[in-house]
Amino acid sequence: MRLATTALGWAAGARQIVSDVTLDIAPGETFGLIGPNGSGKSTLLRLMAGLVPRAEGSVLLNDVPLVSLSRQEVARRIAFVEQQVETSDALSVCDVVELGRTPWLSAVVPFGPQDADIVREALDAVGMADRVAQGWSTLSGGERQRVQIARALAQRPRLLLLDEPTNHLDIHHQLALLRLVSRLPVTVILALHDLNQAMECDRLGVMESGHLIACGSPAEVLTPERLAAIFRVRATPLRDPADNSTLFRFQCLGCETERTRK
Ligand SMILES: Nc1ncnc2c1ncn2[C@@H]1O[C@H](COP(=O)(O)OP(=O)(O)OP(=O)(O)O)[C@@H](O)[C@H]1O
Repeated sequence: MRLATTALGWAAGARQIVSDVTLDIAPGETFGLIGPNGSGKSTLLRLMAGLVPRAEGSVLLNDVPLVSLSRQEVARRIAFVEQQVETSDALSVCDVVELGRTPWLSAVVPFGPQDADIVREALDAVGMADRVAQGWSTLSGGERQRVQIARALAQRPRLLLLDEPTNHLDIHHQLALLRLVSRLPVTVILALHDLNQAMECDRLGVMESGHLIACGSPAEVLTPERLAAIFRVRATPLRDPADNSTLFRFQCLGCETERTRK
C-alpha cells in the first residue's frame, strides 16, 4: 500500500511538534524513521495512523484520504504497534493476538477456524506459539513486545507502523524481528534508534525538532557529517568483511570535555 503525506503536522498548544512533513512511501517499502529523543517520530507515526485530533495536512492511502475511511476500514489497512501498549491484565497471550482479527469480524462473520490459523501463524512468526495460555500480566517486557507484534501481524494489514519495535528485545529477537518485517509483503514504517539496524531499511527519514530534514537511501542519509550534526556523535564507518556491508562505530561528541571537567 502506498502512503503519501502532504504538509502533515501537529501542534500541542503553541508548540509545533511535527511540521510540514511531505512523504511518499511506496508499496512494500521498509521505511525507517530516525532522529534524536523528542524529535517527533512517534507523533509522526500517530499522525500517519490517523490517531491525532486536529492534525494539519493530509494522509493518503493508495490515493484515498485517510480521513474519509471508517475506523474499521482504517484498521483493515493499518496496524500500529506503539511504544507503550495498554492491554487488560486479565487477557491471555492468545486473547491479545485474537484482538488483531477484530476489524475483520462482525455479527455475520464471527471468529472462525481461518482466524484461528492466522493467530497461530502470527504467534509462530514471533516465536510465542508455546505461550498461548500464559497471562499477559506475567510476560516479560520483550515477550509483551513480541505478542503485540503478533497482534499486528494477525490484523493482516497492508501498512504496518512500528514505534521502536526492537525495544526490550534481546539481540537475537531484534534481528529476527527486523528480518521478519522487512520480508513481509506489506509497507512497513518503523521508528528506530539503532542506526546500524536502520542501515537495513530501504529508505530512511531523519526527524529533527519536528521537521523531516532528510530522506533517502541509508547511504545517502547516514553521512558522518549529518550524524555529528543531528546526534552529536562521531560516526566511523567500518566494513564487515563477511558481507562487505558498512557498520558505524559511535563516539559521543562533547562527552570527553564533560568528563575532563569533572
Ligand atoms: N500531547 C502532547 N502534549 C505536549 N507535548 C507533546 C505531546 N506529545 C508529544 N509531545 C512532545 O513532542 C515532542 C516529540 O515527541 P515524540 O514522542 O513524537 O518524539 P520521539 O521522536 O518519538 O521521541 P523518543 O525518541 O524519545 O521516543 C516531545 O518533546 C514530546 O514531549
